[in-house]
Amino acid sequence: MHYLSTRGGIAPIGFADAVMMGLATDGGLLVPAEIPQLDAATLRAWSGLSFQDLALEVLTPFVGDEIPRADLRALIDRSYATFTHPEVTPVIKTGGQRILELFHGPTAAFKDVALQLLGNLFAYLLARDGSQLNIVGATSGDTGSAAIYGVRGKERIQIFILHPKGRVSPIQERQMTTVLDANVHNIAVQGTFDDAQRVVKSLFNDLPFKSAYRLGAVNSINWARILAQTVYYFYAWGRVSGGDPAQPVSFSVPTGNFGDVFAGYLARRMGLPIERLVIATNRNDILTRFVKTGVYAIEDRVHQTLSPAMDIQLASNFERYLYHLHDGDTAQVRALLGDLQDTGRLSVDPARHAQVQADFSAAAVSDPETLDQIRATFASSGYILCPHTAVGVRAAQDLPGCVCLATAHPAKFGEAVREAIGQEAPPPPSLLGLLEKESRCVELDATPEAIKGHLQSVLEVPT
Ligand SMILES: N[C@@H](CCOP(=O)(O)O)C(=O)O
Repeated sequence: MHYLSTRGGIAPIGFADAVMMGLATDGGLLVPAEIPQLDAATLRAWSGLSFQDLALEVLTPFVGDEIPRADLRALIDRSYATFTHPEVTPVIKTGGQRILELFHGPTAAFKDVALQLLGNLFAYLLARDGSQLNIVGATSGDTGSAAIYGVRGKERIQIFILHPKGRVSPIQERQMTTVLDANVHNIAVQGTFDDAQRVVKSLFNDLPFKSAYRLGAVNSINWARILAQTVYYFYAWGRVSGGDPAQPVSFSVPTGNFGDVFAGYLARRMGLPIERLVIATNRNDILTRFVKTGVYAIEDRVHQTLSPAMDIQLASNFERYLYHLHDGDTAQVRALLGDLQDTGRLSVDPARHAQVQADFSAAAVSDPETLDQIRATFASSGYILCPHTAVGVRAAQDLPGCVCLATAHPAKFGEAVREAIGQEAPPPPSLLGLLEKESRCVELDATPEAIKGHLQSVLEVPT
């Protein structure tokens, strides 16, 4: 399998190089040259597999022969041994809803599914090549700690995570800053997640700096993140449909950076029978507006909501979708991104807008509706939703049988849950005692200069 850039400016590369490159060197996102196609017999056979067996099958065509099958299997086994549920990502039925629980990993959020694997993959590839990696990532709350837990203490890796100061939940903040391993560096920046993500991308786009400091990506700009997240769509479909390819399933996906829902789109493009794929946003509704109007228009600011991990305007994986929507026409992708850069908006033609509406449904859910959904689900079933999951459940209220992705454990968002139901969710052991632990974090401006200066002061001067 080869990988190309959405902007058409790189020669094809293999899987290992794609994982290490993160953002393509022309500023685009890496995409596979072709999407593997599955037939009904394969879907049927995969539907009964364990999560780990399924991950091996889903990943194999994308990895190609770059990692021996036995090694890939060992990486997968090591990555999911850290999950506390034997099924890794179980689907449960509660109050008439189906919930795909993605929060049984070390940091109690769906990001663990991909970042446990990516951490091990980085370590494997670096050991094989005898090289080093300095990860720089941005987080609106969940990616940061999952990435840190994916690589903490690992040789050959340093990790720098930028989070917007005061805009993540107290537990999310402590999950990151209480990890005191020497290779972990937390940075609180003044500004929003979009500001932090902009700085990270600007560091990656400074190619001499990226190469001299061997920068790597853990955000969903890294193709391996998308790929690993695709697995649970297959898993959930198998559990819900009983493996009958004539039984499509709908999914509702709380999303900010468009990575998780893009993974679902990829699964459908591979042949997974997905009926509706619902983009569930909070008040930061640029993606919902795009699905409804065909216009992707940036608002004047990012709103702070009860679902902070989705407080994002510029969804980085949107570019991957634009690429597929325009059948891989990289000139068109570049032209649209130019419009966005120059005017703060881009629009697709009516035929493509019709395709968008065939690919996705979308709904924006307000904070009062989020609280109301947490309350209603608790009242009817005793099940506690995290605010992000509540956004997804609310967005799917007219889709009976829809699988709603539970993106995080409700105990990560104590205040919102208490406001809704008057009590907090019992925390899993991994979240206990965080507020009392020693923590470490530096505060910096959200500028490329400030972050570069910090990296240079921590890392050895490259020779
Ligand atoms: N919601 C994310 C934002 C970063 O998204 P990613 O999927 O690109 O890592 C978070 O919780 O940090």
